[in-house]
Formats: sequence, C-alpha cells, structure tokens
Amino acid sequence: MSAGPFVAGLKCSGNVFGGFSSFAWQRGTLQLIAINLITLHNILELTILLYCILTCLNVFFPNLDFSWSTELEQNLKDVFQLSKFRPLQLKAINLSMSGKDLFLVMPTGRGKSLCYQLPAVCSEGFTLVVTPLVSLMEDQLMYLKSIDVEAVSLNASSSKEHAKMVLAELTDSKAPFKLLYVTPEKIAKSKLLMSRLEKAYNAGRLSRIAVDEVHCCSQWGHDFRPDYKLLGILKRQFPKVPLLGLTATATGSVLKDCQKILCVPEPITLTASFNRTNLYYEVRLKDSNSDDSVSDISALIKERYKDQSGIVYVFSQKDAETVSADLQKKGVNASPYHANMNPEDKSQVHRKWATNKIQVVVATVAFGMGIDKADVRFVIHHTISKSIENYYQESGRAGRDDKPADCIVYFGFNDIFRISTMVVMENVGQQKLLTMVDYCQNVDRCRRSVIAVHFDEVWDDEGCNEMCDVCHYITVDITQHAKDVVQIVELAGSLDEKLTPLKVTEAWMGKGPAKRRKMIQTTTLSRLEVEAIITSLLLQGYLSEDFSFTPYTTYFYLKLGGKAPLLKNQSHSITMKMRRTGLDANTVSTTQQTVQESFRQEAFGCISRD
Ligand SMILES: Nc1ncnc2c1ncn2[C@@H]1O[C@H](COP(=O)(O)OP(=O)(O)OP(=O)(O)O)[C@@H](O)[C@H]1O
Ligand SMILES: [Mg+2]
Ligand SMILES: [Zn+2]
Repeated sequence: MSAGPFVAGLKCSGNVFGGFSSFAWQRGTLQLIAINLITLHNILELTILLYCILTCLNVFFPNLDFSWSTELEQNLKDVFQLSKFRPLQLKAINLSMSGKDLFLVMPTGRGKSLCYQLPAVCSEGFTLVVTPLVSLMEDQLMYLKSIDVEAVSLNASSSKEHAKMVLAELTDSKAPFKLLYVTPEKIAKSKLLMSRLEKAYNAGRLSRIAVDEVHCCSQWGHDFRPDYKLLGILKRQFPKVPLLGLTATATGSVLKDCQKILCVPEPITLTASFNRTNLYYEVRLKDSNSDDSVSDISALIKERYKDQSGIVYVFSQKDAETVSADLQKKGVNASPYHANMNPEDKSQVHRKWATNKIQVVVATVAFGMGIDKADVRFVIHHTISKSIENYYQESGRAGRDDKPADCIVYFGFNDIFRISTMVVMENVGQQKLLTMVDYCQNVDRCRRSVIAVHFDEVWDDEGCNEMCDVCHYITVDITQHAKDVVQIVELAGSLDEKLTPLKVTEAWMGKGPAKRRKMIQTTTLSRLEVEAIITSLLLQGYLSEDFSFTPYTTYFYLKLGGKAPLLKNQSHSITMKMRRTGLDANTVSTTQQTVQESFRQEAFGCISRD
C-alpha cells in the first residue's frame, strides 16, 4: 500500500512577510540594479547598487534581516539555550514581531510557546498570555524562572496582595516582567484587570496577546471552554496589539470559528505538518468478551519498553485505578492519575513520572495539556479516544525528542458504545466518535492519511515509511457475512425486538435461543472477527444506531442502515481490510517489524492481497 508524508501546508491569508515582499518592489529593485550595472560611474552609484543588493537579499531571505533579527538569535541562544529554530518558529515570530495577527497550528511538542516567549523577551512592555489551565501556567512560570525570564500570573488562586501588586505593575514602565499569564476567566470576570490593561495599552506597554490552546474558543473543537468565547473583548479593546493564537489541533472550520470569536479580521494562518514522522501508529483489537488487553499491555511495557517512560490512557477514573493496580500486580511501576485525585497527589505523580521514578502513568484525559516530557517512548490507549483531535493530542505526548516512539490504541467493540452514550449530548459528539472508530477500523487507508484528511491537510502518497500498521493489511470479502448479520437484525425487527450490539454478536455466534438459531445463519468466526465485521457494517451504513432513552440510562441498539437493501442485489459485494488478531506482544519487538498474518484465512474464503 502506498502512503506518504503530510505536505507541510502554509496557508496565508495575507502578506506573509508583513509588507516586505511586494513583487512589484522586487522587480523595480532588479531593474534598478540592471540600470546601475550599465551606467556605473562612481562610488555613489556603487553604494546605491550595494544597497539594492541588500534590499533584494532582504526580500528573498526575509528571515535574515529584520531590525530585531540579531536580538532574536542572541536571546534564542543566551536566554533559551537553544541552538536553532524549529520549522515555522522563526516565520511565526517574525510575523508576530511585525505586527500581524496570526494563528499558529503546530503539532504538540514542537515549541509553540517559544513563538510568544522569545518575542516577549525582545519587545518593550509585556505580552499577555491566555492559557486554559492553572497547571499549564505554573509549568511555564517555573520554566521561565529557571531561565531568568520575569513572568507573573493572575488566576483564581492568586492572593489579594499578589493580584494588587501585579495590577499595579501593569502600568509601571519600570516593572521587569515580560509575560503576564492569565486564565480566560480573569479576562471575562475581572473589570479591574481589563481597565488596567486598557491603561497599559494606552501607555504602549501591551506588546502582544497570545491565546494558547486557541481551539478552546470553538464549541466545534475538542476542548471547548465557555470563557474562551468571551475573549473577543481583547481585540475589540486593543485593536492595535498583534494577537497570536496557538493550537496543535484545529480543523479549518474550528479556526474560522476562533477567528470570529476572537474578532481577528484577517489573521495569517501558519500550519505545520501534522505528520510526526518518528511516531509509529498501531491499533490492536481488544476482545470485549475476555479482555486481556492489560496482560498484553504489561507484556509490552516489560519487554518492548523496558525502563522506558510512557502513558496509558484509560476511559474513566475507575479504569485508571484498576488498570494501574493490575499493571502493578504484573510488576509494572505504574501510578494512576485522574481529575478526582487531590492536587498534591496529582502533582506528586506528575513529578515522579517526570523524573523517571514512575515508569508509567495510567491516566484519564485529565493528564493532557501541558505534559511536556521529552523521552516518552509509548502512549498506549487502553480505550479509544472520543475524537481524532483528542487522540492526536494525547498520542502526541510521545516522542517529543524526535526519537522513535509508539502510539498504540486498543480498540474494543464495546468501548464504542460506552463512549457513544457518554458523548450523546455533545455537539457532533457521535460524528467525532465515529471518525475515531473509523481511524481504528478503517484499514483501507494508512493511519496517517486518516489523521491528515481530518485536519484538512494535503496528503502526498509517499513516505508514511511503513510507520503505521495498516500498510500491510489484507482485503476480505464480507458480503455473505453482511447478509447474515442483516438477516439477524431484520428478523428481530419483524418480531418487534431490539438488539444491542452484544445480542447481535451472540446471536450470530449461535448463542441465542435455539428457535432463533434455526432461523438464521450462524458463524464460526472468532469473536474479534465478528465484532470487526459488525463495526465495519455500522461504519459503511449497512447498520445504524438506534438510541433509546430512559430516565436512568441510554441504550444503544442496532437497526438496519440505509445501505442494507443493497444486499438484496446479487451483484452487490462488500469488502473490508482486516488486521491480524491475537497479537502476542513477545513476537513484535520493533516498531518496524513486518506485520504477521495470523488470520484464520479459511474462515473468510476469498482473500486478496495488496
Ligand atoms: N527550537 C527548539 N529547539 C529545541 N527544542 C525546542 C525548540 N523550541 C522549543 N523546544 C522545546 O520543545 C518542548 C515543547 O515546547 P512547547 O511546550 O512550547 O510545545 P507546544 O508546541 O506548546 O506543545 P503543546 O501542544 O503540547 O502545548 C519544550 O521542552 C521546548 O523547550
Ligand atoms: Mg503549548
Ligand atoms: Zn501508513
């Protein structure tokens, strides 16, 4: 199967170089050089020529020569102790320094913070940074302190004295701080803060506004925060201050929404490629009947990831406790982390993990934003995420040091319905979940391709480099299986019965009442294969969801999908790609290893190979 890298997309809705690259100007400059070459008589003209050449260089290599360039380079090395910029960092910084409003979409861990921290150090006054979590804020303050950059913060837990001191310093031209971190609630609720910012703005001290995790503005994003919706006030009150919105995960429509909410008329959007070439993506099946995924995970951790740092993401707080306890019993140095733990315990787990005293954190999504450990070698999802954005963000905690790391999801049939009932009230929650299911189930397309398409990125058919499991799968014809399943659901309908996915699975495997067994075609396929086929039929539209609500719970039943009638047509056929099943962790020692085929091929009859 061919697959390829993401093509780094640079989407600009303005003049990228901030007025430095007018084409007409370039042409005029070149003409002037030519004229000068012919009529060069004296030193004065030579000087003009040199000036023109330098101007040309500035046009073609705009990153080299801004009035702030030397200071940037110097501070990058001296203050931030970094040797060079990563892709897009310098471009983003130059744009922001030249006063442009900018959205920067860059994968998690690639260094978005530097794009406002470094300009803050190189500018007069201070930069206002809006950040969604106090823990994120604290991490950044700690880091900035360690490199001697002055920064202050205001959040719900700031003491009165501290708040008073910070508010007074906002308008003090001698105040040393370069960055002010606030939560969006502060902007929304503190009139005093807004009036002080207004004064700082009028005094020319508010040099830049950075909105971190900008996707939180949009309810179409994966992490909507209501207070972010009110941040439009910043651009309305301080129209001359450049705004920089940063995110790792936003689709085009989410960004458009953010633009509207933040009242930024014409932002430039810089989008780095979503492709993290060092990450290996893999999906493993989880048998919902006899879930031994924890044994599989512990074997992986003890063998493939011996002494390496990682995260296991789980569905619920209870799962965090039980999976962590199970891993501990199997000899893995793991600790749970979830929102219901007290803050000291949480930061203790975080600290111990960051210093390699704990190998694995078994966490809910509460362990997410702001987790910045360079050498995470694996992120394993014990349960699928509720959307691709969530998955990309969570799995993106792996391999921040650019060395190889693995992102493995355990995909269980029952988990789909567990999450489905949880997100049923969310905006497009079902749709997002199904895209995640599609990521796991769809073995027609490279995993990277699914992620790229989801984030509107152009996909070039070269070079996933076999860094995902899909690139080796086999295609099977499931037409007869589909007919069998549809018949079961049809029969239930005619008897006025509703079947849960579990009941359909068991009926097809011959576990239902004898009377029904006689009326349907049962199968000898394994449970994993049965579940994979039913999921595929759901995704392909031969089956669909039928929710039933009671005051206490929400039930998920299966009914016939819109495409079910097509199966009456003799020539209609359905195929799906299938992954290996029953993977033994011991047999897979490197991420590059060719996928073994452990299919019971005879069960499927027609098998073709890509
Ligand atoms: N030019 C660079 N060279 C080397 N390391 C860098 C560079 N820029 C940033 N880093 C490092 O990369 C790590 C991640 O940076 P940062 O936290 O800014 O990422 P991010 O893009 O904001 O990620 P997230 O989406 O998770 O918030 C930090 O440890 C930072 O020091
Ligand atoms: Mg960040
Ligand atoms: Zn691939």
